[in-house]
Amino acid sequence: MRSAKDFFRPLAVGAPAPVREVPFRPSRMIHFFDPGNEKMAAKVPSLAPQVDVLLGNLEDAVQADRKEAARAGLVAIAKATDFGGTQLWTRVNSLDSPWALDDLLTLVTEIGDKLDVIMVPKVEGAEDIHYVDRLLAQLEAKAGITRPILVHAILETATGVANVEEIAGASPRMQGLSLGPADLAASRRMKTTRVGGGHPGYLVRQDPTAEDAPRATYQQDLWHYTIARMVDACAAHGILPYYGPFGDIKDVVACEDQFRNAFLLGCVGAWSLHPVQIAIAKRVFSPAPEDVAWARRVIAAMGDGTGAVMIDGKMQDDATYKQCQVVSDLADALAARDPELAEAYAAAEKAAAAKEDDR
Ligand SMILES: CC(=O)SCCNC(=O)CCNC(=O)[C@H](O)C(C)(C)COP(=O)(O)OP(=O)(O)OC[C@H]1O[C@@H](n2cnc3c(N)ncnc32)[C@H](O)[C@@H]1OP(=O)(O)O
Ligand SMILES: CC(=O)C(=O)O
Ligand SMILES: [Mg+2]
Repeated sequence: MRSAKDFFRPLAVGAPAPVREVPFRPSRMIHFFDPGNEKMAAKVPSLAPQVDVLLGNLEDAVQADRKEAARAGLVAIAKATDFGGTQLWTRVNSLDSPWALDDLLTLVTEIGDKLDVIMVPKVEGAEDIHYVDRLLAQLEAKAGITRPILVHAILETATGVANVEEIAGASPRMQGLSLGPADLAASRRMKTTRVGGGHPGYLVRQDPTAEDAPRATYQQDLWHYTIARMVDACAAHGILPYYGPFGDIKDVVACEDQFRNAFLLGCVGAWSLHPVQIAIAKRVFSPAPEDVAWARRVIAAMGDGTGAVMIDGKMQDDATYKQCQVVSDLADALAARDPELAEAYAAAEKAAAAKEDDR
């Protein structure tokens, strides 16, 4: 383990200085595409302005005999496309696969200046991040990259979950974590074959009643524990948590529910696997205009943020002030990227102010 004094030292001569703080950039949806799939690749220029993050996927969902085509496709797309303010990420193959080393060597050398984040799958512990960290530093130095490429780990093995805190804090490059519910279910020997979402068998049942009436059941969230652990690990290390994929593309309602649960628990975004999921993520991971207006009302009423006041019958104090700042700061960051949202937030604030004047 590196000493705290060395934590921010570059790991190779000539590599850029590590970031001291992970920049918060809107990433409500990480949109996955297969760069070797011509139809999907053709959609990249028109998708770029619609999403916060475009991710060229090289790992699972890309057939073994298409791995090299996907890698070459990503290089070509990155070189040819102006992504504007949209981030470009990639998911490389797992570190024990025959492709991971060439993925990293090729991508950093060829398009390292365009890549914001490299997602590493099946991370089991800090040692996986340390390996990638050193290799990236060497490659950045060789390629003359001037800003460090950040690293995102997928939490998708039981060992990875057990080690989540050390993974989150393994390097200043760590940008965030995503839940990988499919591989994680397999690793844990869970008995769901779905990619994320609930399961009708995972429920609690109302107690029996004296009248022997039918007993209501309530489906529970299979992923609550892991998401909550991930959120805590991320918050403790100043990095960002994400819900991962929702595989039932046609069930847009349950997808929205799963995304919203993650948003409420602290996640900043989720993956979109299909264009239909982009709007869902945008809607869910942008705070609602009325919530933003409320947060700003509380902040204004709280002055320097100390003491206690009543607003609409609800107690506000230093802690609710901080809660409201979370919502308001997120709204500011998203509005700076999304003019429609900026307008909706301004309109809701105006309406709230007019209502208050009427009181
Ligand atoms: C557990 C995990 O690891 S999850 C992460 C890995 N998985 C992925 O990345 C999956 C990414 N998504 C996909 O491969 C596809 O969306 C699938 C296989 C799920 C569905 O694909 P299709 O059956 O082609 O869906 P559908 O017919 O509705 O597609 C409509 C159009 O959208 C395109 N499209 C579908 N998904 C995407 C995407 N992710 N990005 C861009 N375009 C897409 C299709 O090519 C099709 O284009 P066309 O109208 O020109 O023919
Ligand atoms: C996200 C992912 O890779 C998984 O669920 O396995
Ligand atoms: Mg996986």
